Amino acid sequence: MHIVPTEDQIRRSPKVLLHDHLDGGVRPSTVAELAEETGYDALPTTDVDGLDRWFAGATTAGSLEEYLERFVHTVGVMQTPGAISRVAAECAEDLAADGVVYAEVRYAPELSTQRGMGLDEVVESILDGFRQGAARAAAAGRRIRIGVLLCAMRQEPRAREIAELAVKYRDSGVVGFDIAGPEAGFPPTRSLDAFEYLRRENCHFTIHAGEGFGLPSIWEAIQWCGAARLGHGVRIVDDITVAEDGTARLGRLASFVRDRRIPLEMCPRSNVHTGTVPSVAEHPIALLRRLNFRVTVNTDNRLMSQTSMSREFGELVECFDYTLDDLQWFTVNAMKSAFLPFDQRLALINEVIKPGYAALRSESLFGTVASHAVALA
Ligand SMILES: O=c1[nH]cnc2c1ncn2[C@@H]1O[C@H](CO)[C@@H](O)[C@H]1O
Ligand SMILES: [Zn+2]
Repeated sequence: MHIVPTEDQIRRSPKVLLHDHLDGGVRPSTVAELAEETGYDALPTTDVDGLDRWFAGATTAGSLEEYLERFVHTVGVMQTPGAISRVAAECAEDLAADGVVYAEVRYAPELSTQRGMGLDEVVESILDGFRQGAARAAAAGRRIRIGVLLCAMRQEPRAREIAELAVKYRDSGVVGFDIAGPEAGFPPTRSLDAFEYLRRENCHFTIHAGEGFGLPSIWEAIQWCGAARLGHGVRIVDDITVAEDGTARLGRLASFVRDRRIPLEMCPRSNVHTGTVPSVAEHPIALLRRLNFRVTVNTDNRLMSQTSMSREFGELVECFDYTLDDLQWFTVNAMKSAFLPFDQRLALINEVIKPGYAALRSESLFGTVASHAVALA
């Protein structure tokens, strides 16, 4: 049924988020308060609105490298267990308030060792914060299931160590592994030993690829490293040619990605801010969705990209006339692609996502009937 969702329906729809950075979604007020509490004195300003504007400067960065410069101060205040737990708890609460029912949030623990915290302590603080945040959200009537993806920074030599950390905590809330940071000059195979180790350990991982660099990065991520999903993967369109009549021809790599149902963790607004695509209206997500790639919609960095799942969905609806059915399709795609046991993914799809969308659809249906009745009266 062709139902164009309202803003309010988008906010209330059950959403699934696979790609969101913990240090990319800190509340500006929390950055200010944690700086004060932890004695971090390098902030550009202590005024909350000023800080928000400073982080939002990332929206005009134009390159991945410049965009990443804005993380220095969120990371700067995430250097104590208490600070990390607070950021994680608020993350869970904010996502739940936006209608996210399942999230995998990522962070690079090596970034929080500036003041001597150990990697284990960083991971335990995140897990502790997520437990607190999810409990507070549930008490407010908003249930969220939230897990952690551990990132290694691709320009650093610690991928194997972080991969071992992911395996160590996999039964305690860590759902997988990723590499993040600048992509050009730091190909996935640079961390090949970490990925080979993870495969031997039957551990899930995704790889940021096809954002700041093109097809060779995607090819290495999948065919050398064995990534189960692609972070962004947006430049897979370089392997697709579209004729004037709209027919598309897929190259071998694009075919492989589509036919193997490799999930694309797409983050439309972030891609505009890093200069990967010119605008959301021109984002390849529309083509990839039409060609039935396994597309998912994500936020990447809610603070730096001034976004939320509702905002991403809202802009896609505006640009591409997506309906509730389309939003459900993206959401089910994401849930199918989660690093969670299969039976639990299925249960979330059948018991939370589909009933949630059915309720929104029936709401629109009765709304339509009611407004007709009013028109007839
Ligand atoms: O879109 C992205 N591409 C690559 N790296 C990113 C992106 N967004 C954030 N980070 C990097 O991941 C680290 C851990 O969360 C962040 O500190 C940032 O440097
Ligand atoms: Zn990312």
